Amino acid sequence: MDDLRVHALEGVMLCIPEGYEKLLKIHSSSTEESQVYVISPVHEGPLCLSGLLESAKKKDEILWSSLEQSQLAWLDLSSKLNIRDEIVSSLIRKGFEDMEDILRSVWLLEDISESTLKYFASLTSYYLALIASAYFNSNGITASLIAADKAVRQKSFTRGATFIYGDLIQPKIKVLSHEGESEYTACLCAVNAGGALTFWNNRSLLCTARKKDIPSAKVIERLSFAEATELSFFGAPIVHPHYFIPAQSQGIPIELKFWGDITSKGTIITDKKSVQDRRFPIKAFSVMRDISIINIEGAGMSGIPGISSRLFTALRREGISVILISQASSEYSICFAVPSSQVTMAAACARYEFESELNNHQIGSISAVSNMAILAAVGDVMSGQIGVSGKFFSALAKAGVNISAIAQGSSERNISAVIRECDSLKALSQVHASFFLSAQTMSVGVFGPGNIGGTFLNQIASEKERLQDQFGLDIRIRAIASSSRMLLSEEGIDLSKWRELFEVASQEYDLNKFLAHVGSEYYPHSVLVDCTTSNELASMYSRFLEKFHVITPNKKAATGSYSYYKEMFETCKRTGKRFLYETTVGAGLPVINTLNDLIQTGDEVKKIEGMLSGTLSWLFNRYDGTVPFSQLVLQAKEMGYTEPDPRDDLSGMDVARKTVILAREIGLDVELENLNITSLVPDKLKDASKEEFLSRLSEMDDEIYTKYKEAKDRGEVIRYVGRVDNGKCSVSLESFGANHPFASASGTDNVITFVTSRYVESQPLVIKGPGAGREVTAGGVFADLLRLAIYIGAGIL
Ligand SMILES: NC(=O)C1=CN([C@@H]2O[C@H](COP(=O)(O)OP(=O)(O)OC[C@H]3O[C@@H](n4cnc5c(N)ncnc54)[C@H](O)[C@@H]3O)[C@@H](O)[C@H]2O)C=CC1
Ligand SMILES: N[C@@H](CC=O)C(=O)O
Repeated sequence: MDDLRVHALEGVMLCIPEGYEKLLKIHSSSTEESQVYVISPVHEGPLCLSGLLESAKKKDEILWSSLEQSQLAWLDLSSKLNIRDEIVSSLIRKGFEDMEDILRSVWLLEDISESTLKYFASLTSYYLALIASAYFNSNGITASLIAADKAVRQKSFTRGATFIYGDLIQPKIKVLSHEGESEYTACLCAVNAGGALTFWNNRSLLCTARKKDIPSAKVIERLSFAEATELSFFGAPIVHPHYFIPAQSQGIPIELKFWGDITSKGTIITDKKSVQDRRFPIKAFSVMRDISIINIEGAGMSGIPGISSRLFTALRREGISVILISQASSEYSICFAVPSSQVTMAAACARYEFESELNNHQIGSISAVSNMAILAAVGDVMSGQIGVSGKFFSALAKAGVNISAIAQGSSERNISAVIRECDSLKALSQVHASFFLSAQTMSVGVFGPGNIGGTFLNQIASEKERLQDQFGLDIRIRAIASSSRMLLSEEGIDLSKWRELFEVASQEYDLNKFLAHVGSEYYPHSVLVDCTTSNELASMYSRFLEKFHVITPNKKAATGSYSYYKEMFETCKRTGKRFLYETTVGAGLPVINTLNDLIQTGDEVKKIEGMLSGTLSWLFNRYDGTVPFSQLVLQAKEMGYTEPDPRDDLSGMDVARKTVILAREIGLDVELENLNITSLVPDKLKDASKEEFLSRLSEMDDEIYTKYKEAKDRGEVIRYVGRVDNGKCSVSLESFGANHPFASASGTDNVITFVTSRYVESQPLVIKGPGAGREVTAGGVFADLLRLAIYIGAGIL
């Protein structure tokens, strides 16, 4: 075995001088003493000879000049390789003389016989072998030529190189293409003489998915014959199984290699069932496009023997190739897939076959749907492993891909789903990532690169690579928009310089363009991160959630009308998209998730009470009358604690919004307008522009000082508190004595207490920590993004 390797080559590989140089390299790097090269004929290009026959048959005068050009092309190939052996050129000339005689008779008879066609084809294989052996000899490698019919009977081959040419041996059942012409002969040679096999193809290496679709797809190292059979059917670069049966039956391993990259390690096909790591049960995914499905439905089919047999016999009679069949166990419907080129014929054939059943309504309808694709998962290790199909289908659901039909062989080696062709790319990339064969990719668009949005982008920039390496999560920020400009990038914005890029390469903001870009079909998961305070964007979330996941620290949507709030969640339920808004209350603190955990585990929330404003907390912690309150407000704004318009904080509106969000979280139907809010903003500044308000801030100083002084004189501190108690919401400015937990809050602390059936009044659940600020809030938004990644299947442990 170790002394012989038989290579199957496509003739086209040797039609240019570089092909011979490659072959020499392959030969020199092989370890076996004898290398046998089976060369298939040339079927296209200037060296192809069958066109001459066509011209002769048509009595086209161009034949004679083409014949001359063809001869020159062959001689030219040989001379470009510096082959000085006169015998080569004289054999080529001799072949052309013989051909001329045959062409003259074709001219007269206006007919081309099968054997003439074969002869012309095999002559190309002979010429290539002749040139190759001369080239090898001139490079000091002993090389010889053997015709295929003789070679398959040889028990051994001489050392060095042997080139097999001519009328190559074909399996009894032939596939309608030129594929596999040299492979079958190569198998026979290897079986007879006991050698290893290498099949060279001109298409690609065999990867976990087609590289063009999934650039990060990896080369498959090993494959069983059964897996190879499944994959070849789905268009992978493997010949039809008929062509490797001799090797399979003798257990001879086949190495699959790519001619375009001869040094890359290829794939080994062996007779051993794959025993790969059970964490990776799928070997490869494949997509077959341009498919149509035909559905036959009718109550009258149920329990009637012979329906399927009649259908498939009729289809076979018409030469229609059925790619997939799926039948409900009720026998109420049969669905099958065919190439779209055959759908009209297939539907007509089925209607003809069941004409009487259609007329007497035993069959209700025979309908066809085109523009479909088949997505197949292949792997021996799937067999008997619980949850593989579940994962496959739930991955498709999470990517929003509808499945029209399903087929799984009882060997459990292949699961196939019929899906819309326009979904095929995102479906493939989702399942490929879900089975950890590539990174789980998210297409992300960010609105509002301000305090929070900008910090979020910086945080992603610093963790992106680690997340990709550690968890296979590929976060692509593909769009950033401010209110007037937007920056789009196909592959993902280089976040190390997003600010500069936004400066120099952004374009005018166009929401529809932004959405179309982020929601591009290729990406299975598109996410919008809204870091603005925009009402307009918030009012569109329900629409966004049809197609995008939405993550936001913006409180406007969750505090809009209760009916809109419900509508968003209804949309999520229907579309499988997620709306994540943890940072709308308590910034980066785990408030909403904690509350949800309580509710989902059956606890009853009786009261929520909290200092919910980081800004007000900080202001009242800092204020002691020495520095004017207005100055502290400007500092809070500078530090990124306040809302874009600090009146939202000072008016109590921000606390009111958070209170409403918490109340709705526990199921209360409350509206923001119904809350009584105590505002710190003087009436005269309520309606001023933001700029004017900021310039007149000092006008609120006296009133604040009075409030502060009154509280201080009582030995108390001022706090702004939101409450949900007994089904009612309220917000108020209050003062608390030194022993109250609210009094001990420092900095931007939020303090939120939950009284529940489990956490009683005397010992409530308390969450405390910074409730405002760029880093903590952006971190919370980032955490929501990772929660979403886990939901869609990223392997974050
Ligand atoms: N600052 C904090 O500590 C916290 C803030 N939040 C929320 O985060 C959000 C952002 O706050 P900041 O970053 O402080 O505000 P910011 O004013 O610094 O940034 C907002 C950004 O949004 C942009 N923008 C406004 N309208 C837009 C639109 N229609 N389309 C695209 N971009 C638009 C602005 O140009 C600006 O770049 C607010 O909703 C706020 O309530 C939530 C929790 C804590
Ligand atoms: N401005 C807000 C920010 C968080 O929501 C606050 O101060 O709490």
